[in-house]
Amino acid sequence: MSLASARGEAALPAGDPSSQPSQVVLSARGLRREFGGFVAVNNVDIDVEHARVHALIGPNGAGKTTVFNLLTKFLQPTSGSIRLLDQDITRSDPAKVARMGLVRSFQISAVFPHLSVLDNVRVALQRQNGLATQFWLPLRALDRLNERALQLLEAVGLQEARHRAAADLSYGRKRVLEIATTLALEPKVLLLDEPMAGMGHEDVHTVSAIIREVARERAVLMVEHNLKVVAELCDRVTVLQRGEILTSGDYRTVSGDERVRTAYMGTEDD
Ligand SMILES: Nc1ncnc2c1ncn2[C@@H]1O[C@H](COP(=O)(O)OP(=O)(O)OP(=O)(O)O)[C@@H](O)[C@H]1O
Repeated sequence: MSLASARGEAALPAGDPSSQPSQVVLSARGLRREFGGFVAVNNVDIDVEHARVHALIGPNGAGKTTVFNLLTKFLQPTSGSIRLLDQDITRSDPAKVARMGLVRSFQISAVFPHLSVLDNVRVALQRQNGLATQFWLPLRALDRLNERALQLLEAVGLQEARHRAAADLSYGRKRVLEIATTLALEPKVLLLDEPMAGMGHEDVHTVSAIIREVARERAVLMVEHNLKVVAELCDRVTVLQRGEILTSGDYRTVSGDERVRTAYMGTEDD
């Protein structure tokens, strides 16, 4: 698909976020990461805003995963700084930033296949509530977890499948379940690594709608190769090339940039 045609007949994102004041919740300045002598990410500035969906795109090897790893503190930057919710997290560890509300959903589905859909969400909620190590719980505490688990399943359209083993779900619905378990952690900033990878059209549509919905109450930053999804879903797009930011802006602006078209030549069918 070409960058220019990706938006197609797409409607504006729900709730037209351009009408809301912007609030930066995660930002990086001058981010750089070297591996040996190789500079994988250089001079990256990024601002991720509350209630917006922000896409990080770029050709293979552009540095998207490295930026994700830096923001989530799985990698330490060689230089530069990162702020989350007005706190400097440049030297924090992943567990600390996760507790602060920066939650990452991995590219590979991370659900427990033999547990039911409902139990997968309950386990995530138990962790979030610090109940995981208690071998017994008052019934009322369990009821509260059940209630919240059902709310989350309803939010992602999986309530009917709640008693099925996660292993029996389609690939797309497993990814949806994974998003539900991620939401159980009450993220303020949600980082999604190629949430649509390997999905059919119908699942892409479902997951797009879920992401749009969850972004009403939090910031979402996603790596995404599907440009049609980026065009329809994302309020802001940052384009990386060879570790550096080529440009950043709304889809229309970015897709009209000749340098972006050149960067994508030969990879537009990704
Ligand atoms: N641990 C590492 N050691 C050495 N080089 C690395 C390491 N991690 C990433 N790189 C290099 O850094 C560059 C950026 O890689 P990265 O995985 O961040 O790109 P990407 O944009 O996510 O690519 P893709 O779209 O293919 O996943 C690549 O040249 C890669 O080979």
